[in-house]
Amino acid sequence: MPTQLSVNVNAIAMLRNRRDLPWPSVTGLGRIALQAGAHGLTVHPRPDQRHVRFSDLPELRALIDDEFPGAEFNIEGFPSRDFMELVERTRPEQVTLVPDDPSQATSDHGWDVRAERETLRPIVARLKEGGMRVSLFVDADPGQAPFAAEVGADRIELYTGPYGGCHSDPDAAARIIEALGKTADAAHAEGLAVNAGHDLTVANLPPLLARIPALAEVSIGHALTADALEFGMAETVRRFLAACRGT
Ligand SMILES: CC(=O)[C@@H](O)[C@H](O)COP(=O)(O)O
Ligand SMILES: NCC(=O)COP(=O)(O)O
Repeated sequence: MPTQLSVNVNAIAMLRNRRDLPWPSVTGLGRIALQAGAHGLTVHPRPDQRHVRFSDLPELRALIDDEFPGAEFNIEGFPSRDFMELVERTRPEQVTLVPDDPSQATSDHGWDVRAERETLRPIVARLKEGGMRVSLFVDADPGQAPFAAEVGADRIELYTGPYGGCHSDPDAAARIIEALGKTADAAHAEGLAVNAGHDLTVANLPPLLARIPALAEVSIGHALTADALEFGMAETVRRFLAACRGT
């Protein structure tokens, strides 16, 4: 199974929110991405709705249900009461739990699953009872894998921000790839599937996939949106899909 691409539309929503106008259209660009072969769409609705708005979620859910029934919706966020109610209304195929504080500029770390396991366990159970796959956002740390399995998660998502930040330091990038790879190996040994995301690009995907060929899904937004401004969304998705295949 090739690594699947989930297009994160946060940055498109951020651009839309600059004016009180309906363009660029989050659902319109999401449709183009899915038509071009993306496996799904990802959003991270933050409490301040700085980009994706809660009102975007039913429209994206309807887009997938009505026009792309085989595609997946992945909603990321901190499991606050409001977030849990939002995902239970939306019923995405996957929920990715992220330990973000509302004040954070972006996601910049994963869970300490061991320390948070008693908090996470009932949350994971509640989401799975609702028919949603659960992924936990974690740093490059093999020790997180047994605890992710213990709390009942289906997957982990490797936080690849530090890797993305090493775009001009190949030695550091190689070290981080190995740390991410060891974490993926530990997760696979626990029967977990492995996703990855944050600051992934067409250029840095192939080396990561060479180390982690069984990566189930990458969710990509920032760099993909930047490329879409240059190449258009359809061509950009095709470029990222080729990078996912190592071609
Ligand atoms: C969890 C993660 O790394 C990203 O998916 C997240 O969506 C980034 O959030 P912003 O788009 O708000 O920076
Ligand atoms: N989970 C990562 C994601 O959805 C998008 O992250 P980025 O590509 O915007 O950094």
